[in-house]
Amino acid sequence: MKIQKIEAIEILDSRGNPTVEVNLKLEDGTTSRAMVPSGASTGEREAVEIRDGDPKRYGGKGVLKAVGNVNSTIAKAIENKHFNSQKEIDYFLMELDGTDNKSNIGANAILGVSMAFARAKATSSSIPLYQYLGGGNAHIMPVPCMNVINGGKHADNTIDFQEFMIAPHNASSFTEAIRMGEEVFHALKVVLKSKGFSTGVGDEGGFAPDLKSNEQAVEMILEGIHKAGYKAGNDVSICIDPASSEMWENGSYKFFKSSQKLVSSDDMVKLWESWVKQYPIVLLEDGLAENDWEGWKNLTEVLGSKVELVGDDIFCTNKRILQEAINKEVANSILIKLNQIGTVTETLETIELAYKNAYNCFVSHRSGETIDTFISDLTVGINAGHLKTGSGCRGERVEKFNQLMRIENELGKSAQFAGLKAFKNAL
Ligand SMILES: C=C(OP(=O)(O)O)C(=O)O
Ligand SMILES: [Mg+2]
Repeated sequence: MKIQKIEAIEILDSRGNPTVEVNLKLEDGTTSRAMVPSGASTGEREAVEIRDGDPKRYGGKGVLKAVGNVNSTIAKAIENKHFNSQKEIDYFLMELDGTDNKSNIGANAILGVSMAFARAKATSSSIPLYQYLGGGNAHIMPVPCMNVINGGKHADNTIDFQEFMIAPHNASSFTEAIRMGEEVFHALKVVLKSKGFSTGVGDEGGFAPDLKSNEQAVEMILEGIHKAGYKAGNDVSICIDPASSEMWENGSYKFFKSSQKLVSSDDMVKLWESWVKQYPIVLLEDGLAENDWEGWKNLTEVLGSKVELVGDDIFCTNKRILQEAINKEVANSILIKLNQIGTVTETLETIELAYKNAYNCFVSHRSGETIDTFISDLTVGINAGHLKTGSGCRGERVEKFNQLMRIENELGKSAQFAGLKAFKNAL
């Protein structure tokens, strides 16, 4: 099957910033579309997202260069060419770029083509995308980790830590888990309002109140869980992503939005140890910064057998970095973001390496999103058991949940909700 036509345009993401959309047509007439997301708290070793840098357009954030690279370099190389598999086209694109970090053509250009090809091939073969990505055994429906309070770089408020998520795991299905999560989200709104806090939302759709402390965010959520009629820990647990690389300053962690206090890596580990003792936390992502590998080793020794420790900025969905972490016994789970590495194939290779070494995979959106639901299919495809894709009040996040409900309906009796066992060491 040849690729007949490929075309990119500049569209908008959920923050109103430009991003790349790719439209692809196969020889048999199958068409597909992919939209590329974009992060704000990015890891230093992520594949390169090319932005124009022209201050007259979107403050330099335009993506016309990346769009142009799809429409010229990539189109010239792949139109009227036959690719047998995802691996074949992705390796071809990587070679065409010729760099380690996709800085030549741009990860935002390459990923759009890679995702659009996957979607077209699935449609053309009359199989769902989750099956194309993961094979016939794809059937585990994930626990939706819903980001209900936003802080850090994702909100203009006083909270240092970036994400406070609820994990409604005591459900019989994904659809039920979403209902529980939404009920808690709505109860939390009432709790915040009753205490005089703002109920405006941040980049990922969670509330963004000016709370007095990071701890208060957890306390508010616990109240919300209770108010919705659920038992914290039994029915709904908590996941945290402080995105602590953003707090890293000269070897310490700075509480940059609240107290301005500086804390050592050892003290951060102590803080997480006390939070895990005090609160029903099942997952901690980026508890320490990407350049604090010594601290990460310490964190893994202290908490690695108690909760899921997910590496985001530190691993960048990169199998070479993940291998380093496996060798050093750092973390026990990896965050999966397609645009951190830039192709579908490399993402799947990283996932394979994680599973081979008993690491969990936690699939993730970016803070700048579109309505593309590729990650919903990826999550089921690889039986990841859990994903994070914001809260249930912004269209671009809700669409991922809706796609998962469609998949659950389509799988029928073979669908199995992951529940608490999705989280490493939770049982
Ligand atoms: C989703 C995240 O944020 P961003 O997309 O801004 O990196 C994250 O840090 O996990
Ligand atoms: Mg993160």
